[in-house]
Amino acid sequence: MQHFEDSIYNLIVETSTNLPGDVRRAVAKGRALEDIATRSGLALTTIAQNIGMAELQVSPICQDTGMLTFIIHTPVGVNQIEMKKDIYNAITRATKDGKLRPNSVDSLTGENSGNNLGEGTPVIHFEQWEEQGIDVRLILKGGGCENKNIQYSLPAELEGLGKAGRDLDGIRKCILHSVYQAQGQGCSAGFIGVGIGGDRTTGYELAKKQLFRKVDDVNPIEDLNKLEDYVMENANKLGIGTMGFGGEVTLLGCKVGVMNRLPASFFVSVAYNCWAFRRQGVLIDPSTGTIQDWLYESGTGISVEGSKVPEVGDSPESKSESREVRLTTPISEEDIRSLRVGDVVILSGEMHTGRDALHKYLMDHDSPVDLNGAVIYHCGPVMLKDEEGWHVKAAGPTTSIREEPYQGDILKKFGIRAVIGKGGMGPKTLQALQEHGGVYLNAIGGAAQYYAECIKKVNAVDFMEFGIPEAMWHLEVDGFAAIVTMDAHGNSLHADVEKDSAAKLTQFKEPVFK
Ligand SMILES: O=C(O)C[C@H](O)C(=O)O
Ligand code: SF4
Repeated sequence: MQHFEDSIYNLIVETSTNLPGDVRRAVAKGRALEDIATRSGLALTTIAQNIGMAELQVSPICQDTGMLTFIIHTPVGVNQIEMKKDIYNAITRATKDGKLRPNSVDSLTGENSGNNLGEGTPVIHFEQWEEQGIDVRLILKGGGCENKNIQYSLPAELEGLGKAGRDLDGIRKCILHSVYQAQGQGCSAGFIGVGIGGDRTTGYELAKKQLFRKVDDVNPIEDLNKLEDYVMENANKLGIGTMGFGGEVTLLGCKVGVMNRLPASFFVSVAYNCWAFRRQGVLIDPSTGTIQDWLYESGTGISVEGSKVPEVGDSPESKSESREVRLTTPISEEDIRSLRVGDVVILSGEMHTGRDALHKYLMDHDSPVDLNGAVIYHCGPVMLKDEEGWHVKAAGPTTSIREEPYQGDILKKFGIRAVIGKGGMGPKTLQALQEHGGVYLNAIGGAAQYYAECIKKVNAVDFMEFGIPEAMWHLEVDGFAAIVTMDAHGNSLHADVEKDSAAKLTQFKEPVFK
């Protein structure tokens, strides 16, 4: 099939850079429900702007272009071995062109393959069918939301909800709990796929396959349709909000599938997808390999940007003390201690990326640069190099909670004053912020183009041996905005939202589906 590789390359680029129409409509609906001037509302506004920028620049919506998972139906007689080779070539090209981040990491050595290929990556499911065309569907599901997938084995006792039995009501409780446990860490507002039954493997596979359904389709199984409607009417009452900032919109879609199970097992598996719900598909002509049709509505022309971006001062939350504070690195302890949860900090100067590999390294080694008064950005960017040097193609935050075991110690050891990430951090870090004088700034997860725009220059890079996402990039920024969600006075918005949503969860304890 002469053009099959090009068709797959085009599918990858479209999936990574142009959020499909049904997802955009869901995000726009969410924005309409959210109080636009709140932190969650501002987050959704940034997300909306980011979606438009990614499409315009044909650059990744989010820097984490995830685990490429293909579901391919082929007529009898099509050469799947050749197709696989073309898919690998297309992925290598898309990675080289900065449409994908190199995301395939050896689980034993930590080495990044650099081209998204390696044992187990990409994931390709082939199925034969009676139709004439080749149906190729692709989802790019990032690591942060994958980390919020969860699998329940019924019967079970669930936090805040009590007993969950092997019935529709028990499944209802699992689903509500799955949204609660994700908080904002998987970049809410999210979409969930649910798989009932199967074994532990096929249950999760069924859950992920639900994400290939269209956002506005109707479940043909009446009980599951009722369940999906119930979840969409109630999950948002948890008040977790976008990014976990607290607010009206936490969930944008719920799709439930069911399969048979063993007598001894009753699994409910949930695949949690972030707002950057990137999946697309194409129908390909087996004689030429060319694209005959796209399977999901294109996002082009469907704006989610809506009304003008309100100033921070507009929001009811900001009517209290929160302010917009401009800071330039290195930052003094005094400036940091003057900040409070809710303040919006606009940063300029140099900041340094650092995530899992670097934090582990800095526990026992020195830093290659002076970090006194510095800002660490939990980010693994998409980078391209040309004769002028390195260029940032996408640079949104990663989930910070993974650094909880290290962050407090590293802050104190190196004199760091601010950590930027998303999803918040735990009590150990909060205590260190108070003792040492630091803040946690929550950037908007997935807003990779929005933040790339604020990065004016790549000054240098250390630890390239960790691979592009994990290296320590020294970046010159200007106008980098993020919200104080943990301050040096023991306040944590994340702890407050978690406590508040836990209390709200208990309202769903009584049976609904008898
Ligand atoms: O790996 C990343 O850059 C982000 C990740 O998808 C996350 O949400 O933490
Ligand atoms: S950073 Fe957020 S938007 Fe990007 S892949 Fe991770 S969870 Fe999704």
